[in-house]
Amino acid sequence: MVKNKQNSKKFGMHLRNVLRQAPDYTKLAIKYKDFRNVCSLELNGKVSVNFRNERTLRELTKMLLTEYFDLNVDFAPGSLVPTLALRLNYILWIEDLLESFKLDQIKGIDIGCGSSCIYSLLGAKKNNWKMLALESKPENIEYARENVKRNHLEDLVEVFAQPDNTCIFKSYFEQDTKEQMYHFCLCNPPFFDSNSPNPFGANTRNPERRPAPNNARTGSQEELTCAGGEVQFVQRIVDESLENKLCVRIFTSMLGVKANVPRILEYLKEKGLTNVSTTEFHQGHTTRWAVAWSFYTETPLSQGTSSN
Ligand SMILES: C[S@@+](CC[C@H](N)C(=O)[O-])C[C@H]1O[C@@H](n2cnc3c(N)ncnc32)[C@H](O)[C@@H]1O
Repeated sequence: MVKNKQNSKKFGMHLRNVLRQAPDYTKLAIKYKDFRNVCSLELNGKVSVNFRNERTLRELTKMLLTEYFDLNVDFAPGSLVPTLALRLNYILWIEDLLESFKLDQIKGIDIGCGSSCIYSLLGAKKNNWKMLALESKPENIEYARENVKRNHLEDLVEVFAQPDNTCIFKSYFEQDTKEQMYHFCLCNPPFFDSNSPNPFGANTRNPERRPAPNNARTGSQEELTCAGGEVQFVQRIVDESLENKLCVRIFTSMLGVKANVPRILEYLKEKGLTNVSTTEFHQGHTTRWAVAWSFYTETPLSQGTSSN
């Protein structure tokens, strides 16, 4: 479907996304020196932001996290720089999925939190959620822990060092001293297939490739690739969800390619899962997809779930 005036709501960001209205970059450049240093000034006195430049993206995300959430975040050199609008759309969808449960203290798992630990920090700071952040890359673990500490969120966010990156929850749940009941899990999986001869997919004519972002690509090979790409990663989450059915009330994962949504839905069907839902996240020209499933059948996930 092509975006037009009639259907623009369908393509908009989540209604509660603070970035639904484009920020006033000129005002923000006046307020934040580090951001100002990566912007250029147009002849009309307005500031322009080069989204194709990695350093600009870093300063932009840092500045937006401070301005909107009072979060002071740093990223490991060369690591993935998260775009805030997408992360917020995902968090807001989780809020919608959980709304009907009327929970007091929400507990979530962030699979592959990255060096920024962005989902866990946002969940903790914005919603007071207790977050378990799982990460396998040592440098990311170090940065994620430092980000939690710098923002005084140690009571709400635990960063767990994943000892085996072929596992998802297993290593954590195997320790019987640990918390065993969570309300949701979320994941932005490594997308590219490390078994492919050209993991980052030079063939831009391939209809199944991940839609090219307008922004500069950031992130190390280790963060962005895994054996089998995102489909196999999410299938592993499904497999481990079968072993931990009641430990997490709602399992979710994001997907970078639309064609992978029916693959995951088919896999869930094969495993006998019927309480399943999907959504789309729209942010500017970039769309991402997400799938949710639950072994608790009393509340159908499709109720009250929408990205807009
Ligand atoms: C695409 S990045 C997402 C980072 C962050 N969540 C974000 O959205 O900006 C995927 C992350 O998952 C981590 N990872 C890969 N396999 C993992 C596993 N089995 N358990 C925990 N983390 C893993 C990678 O090191 C990387 O930091």
